[in-house]
Amino acid sequence: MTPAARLGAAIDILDRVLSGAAAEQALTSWARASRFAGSGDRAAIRDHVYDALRCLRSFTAMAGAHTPSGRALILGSLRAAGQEPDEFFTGEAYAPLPLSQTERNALSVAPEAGALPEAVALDCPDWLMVPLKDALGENFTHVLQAFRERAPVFLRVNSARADVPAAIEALADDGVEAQPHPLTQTAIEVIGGARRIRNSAAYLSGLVELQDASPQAAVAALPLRRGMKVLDFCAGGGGKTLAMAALCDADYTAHDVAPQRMRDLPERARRAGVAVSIRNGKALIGQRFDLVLLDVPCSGSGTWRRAPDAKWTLTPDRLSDLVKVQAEILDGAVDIVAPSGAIAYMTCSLLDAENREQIDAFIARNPGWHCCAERMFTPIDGGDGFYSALLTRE
Ligand SMILES: C[S@@+](CC[C@H](N)C(=O)[O-])C[C@H]1O[C@@H](n2cnc3c(N)ncnc32)[C@H](O)[C@@H]1O
Repeated sequence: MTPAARLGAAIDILDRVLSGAAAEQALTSWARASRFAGSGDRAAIRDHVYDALRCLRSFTAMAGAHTPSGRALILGSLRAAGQEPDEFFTGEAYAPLPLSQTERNALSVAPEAGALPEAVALDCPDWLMVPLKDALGENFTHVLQAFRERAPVFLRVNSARADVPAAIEALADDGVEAQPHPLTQTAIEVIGGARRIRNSAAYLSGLVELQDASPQAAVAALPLRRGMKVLDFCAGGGGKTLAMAALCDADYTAHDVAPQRMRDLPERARRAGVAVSIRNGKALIGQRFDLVLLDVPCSGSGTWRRAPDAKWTLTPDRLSDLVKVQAEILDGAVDIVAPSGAIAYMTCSLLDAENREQIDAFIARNPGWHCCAERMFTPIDGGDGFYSALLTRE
């Protein structure tokens, strides 16, 4: 496909996303219906789509449009990159159709990047400006700028099976270039050949797992002790369970309200060479754990580089529903943690409502509990936005 035809495909896919399709789903269904596209085409189109979704407000404004559309986003992206739209919008060989007079008029009066209002320039929904400024303080602009860029790819070295130099060497054998990352000892950043990871022997044999650096650092800070009973209550695919199990030989149980989310966990644990028991809710009755990890459902506002559509679909109502569920999960954990045990609460959000305020409200509802450690990671640290708090009884 030509560069212009790739832009044409990105426009179609963006229009589907703007009509309500999830970005991943829209990309997959386009690829299935477009067998002529090679892997390089699919990767380039994917980059166009995600770049446009990260910068939805600014690109729309730079096209002079009032509402986003696939064409406006790609026109705005070309303008932001200093490229001439007429070179690509030719209508030839699957390229986007030439610009209409209306589009030309809109472009001619569209503001320069430097003249955009703050929320537009930072690609932030208006209603989230104040909550994010409150949470991020002086880092607000820097973090919001970071959310407009692609995320680095991180791997977690499975320390139960390999050390960092051995994992980096094994990846290099399959053309994946990686380097240690300072955020935590298990994290390596992929700096070349990221598309080869899933077929590499290091990945297939469980030496490395795909996991962002921030949750790795949060897991590394947990008070894990050999032989203790650990429950990952919102285990999902089991990323945190496996990260803990690689660090410490303890007794791990995984649970999720939607057990089908854990379906790959036994195979992933086998590949990683660690043991994990999977239990449903009834099996937890009467049990007590030394550490209960709550990696709760959240807005995902720390992961907007990877899942930018979430930035635009989050609403105040959805956020308040999430806050309620998080509070219920926290309160429920009190009954399954041992008297001298701890609750580790984690979100991939940067919003105080899901983080600090949630913990303060828990402590106010549950006298005797206190927060003994808390950390918020932002993309300035290298990984995604992530929050972690450790709660113990006095
Ligand atoms: C952030 S995801 C977990 C990701 C996972 N820990 C990982 O590292 O791959 C949140 C999980 O919480 C689960 N969940 C939602 N409500 C729950 C509840 N009331 N009790 C337990 N799990 C719940 C969801 O099904 C989802 O899998």
